[in-house]
Amino acid sequence: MMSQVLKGLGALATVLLINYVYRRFSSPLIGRPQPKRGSFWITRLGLVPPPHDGDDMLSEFLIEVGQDQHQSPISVCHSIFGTPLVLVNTLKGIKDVLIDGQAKHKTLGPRVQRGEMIRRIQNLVFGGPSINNAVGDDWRWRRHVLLPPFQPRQLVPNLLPYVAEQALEAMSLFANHDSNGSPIEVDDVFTDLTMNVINYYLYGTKDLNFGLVGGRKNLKLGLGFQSFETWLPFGINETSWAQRGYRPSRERLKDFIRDALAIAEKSHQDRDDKKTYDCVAAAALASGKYDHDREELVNDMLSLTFAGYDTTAHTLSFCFSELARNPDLQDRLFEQIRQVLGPPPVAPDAITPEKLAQLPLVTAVYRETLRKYPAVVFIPVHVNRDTVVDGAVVPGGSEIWCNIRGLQMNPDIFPDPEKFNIDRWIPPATFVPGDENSQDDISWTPENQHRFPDVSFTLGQHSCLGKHLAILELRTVIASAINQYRMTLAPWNKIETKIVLTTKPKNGVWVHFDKRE
Ligand code: HEM
Repeated sequence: MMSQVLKGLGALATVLLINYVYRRFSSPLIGRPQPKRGSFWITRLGLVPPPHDGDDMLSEFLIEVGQDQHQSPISVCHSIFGTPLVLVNTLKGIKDVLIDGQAKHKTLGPRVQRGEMIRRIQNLVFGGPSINNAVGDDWRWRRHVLLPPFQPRQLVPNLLPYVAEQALEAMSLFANHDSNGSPIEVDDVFTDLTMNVINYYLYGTKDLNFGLVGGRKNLKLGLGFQSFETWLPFGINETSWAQRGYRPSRERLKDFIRDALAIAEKSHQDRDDKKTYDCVAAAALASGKYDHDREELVNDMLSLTFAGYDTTAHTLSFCFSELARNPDLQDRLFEQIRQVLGPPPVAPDAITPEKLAQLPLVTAVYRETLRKYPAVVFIPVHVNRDTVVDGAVVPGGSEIWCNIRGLQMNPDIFPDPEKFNIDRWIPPATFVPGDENSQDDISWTPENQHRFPDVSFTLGQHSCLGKHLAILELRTVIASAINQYRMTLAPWNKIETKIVLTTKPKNGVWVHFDKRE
């Protein structure tokens, strides 16, 4: 018996070895540079290392690869199954993948699609297809239905008053801490704020049954899906045993969403004007696209909830961590903001899109934050058929990681990348808006840096659906805070990143607020 098992294992190992040697050495990627080091998870399995309390290994790895000129435009790891994992480290390469590669092709379908592993994991987590894990036509109709409410024309009038109201609430929390002299952990404040905003906009009301999930704070999935069991192959991760960590909480979340959808539907029916929509759920229901199966809408709402809060909250926190260490920058921003918004108290309805548009320094601040702390550090993509990436042929069947973190910390593009320098994003006085030539051959200089695309929100067909919502929140909160307060970072607070799906501040961000005159 024992010898048969050993024989079987030996045969399996031989098959794996032949497969590995064949895939590795017949690949057009042969001879391409390999990352010098990196965790076993990345270089041997092509997987994201599970989060742990030590260093941010994933960021360090991506930055090192991005900063190494020899690994430009791509570098390659091979998993033990011989599948190439290709890191794309140049803007040209990333555009080839995300813009050209994801473009619709009449007969053959797009050259690349969402990364295979992330797709499976997300499918598992959300308990079915959704905007975040579907591909092809199944993704396209969802995008078509869900995008319009997130475009500025619908988004801003529906949501800016509520965002401004939420910003004002955060300011009063800061005022309490100002008076008792203690620092406040802003990542928690911003997580509540962004969670309130996305829920309000999804369902169009503040009166949701948060009791169904045991309180607003529990509107998170928990990270059971990052557990070891979720990563097990051969469908083991689909078993009830593997999902036991997060299935119960997902079901409670879905109960909450079913209830919230019913509330949104009823309030839309009660409206006089049924042709316009004040929330995402109303627009989605009216499209009729979910009539065949309401559970598909539940999955999409769950996806939007998760995509819509922590990315923006952590970006705000990193932004405040930089501002709090840079009083001169605060004063520079303050001058512009005070001129536009006037002295506090600023009523929520006095914050208008026109005023926010007059704050280019605020734009530069959030762009520099997203450069230095991109919420999503790489974009995983699966290659359907051979694709040319900045001159290199990447064979079908490979996985690609577009290395956003490495690109944005590349000193050839962003000199002195560790420095938080908002001037990178400020157009020179001679700049004429709309004068955007093709940027493909551009080499980046301080004069044209502001034209570098917003890769942190990713490019192409799958670009971030909530980009305008995130920017609305970022602008409103940064402007409101700087208009009222001076900030300093608690001296013991070390700012470090940790990746738990998105980049978060590992030790939180503890800020002292001091009211301006
Ligand atoms: C600073 C804030 C944010 C950043 C940096 C960000 C970044 C990104 C990135 C990089 C992706 C692509 C992920 C991938 O392809 O693997 C993405 C996709 C997406 N984001 Fe965001 N995001 C932010 C905020 C939001 C918000 C507020 C929402 C609101 C609902 C949202 C909804 C989505 C959705 C639905 C997708 C999938 C789009 C598709 O595949 O069609 N995001 N985002």
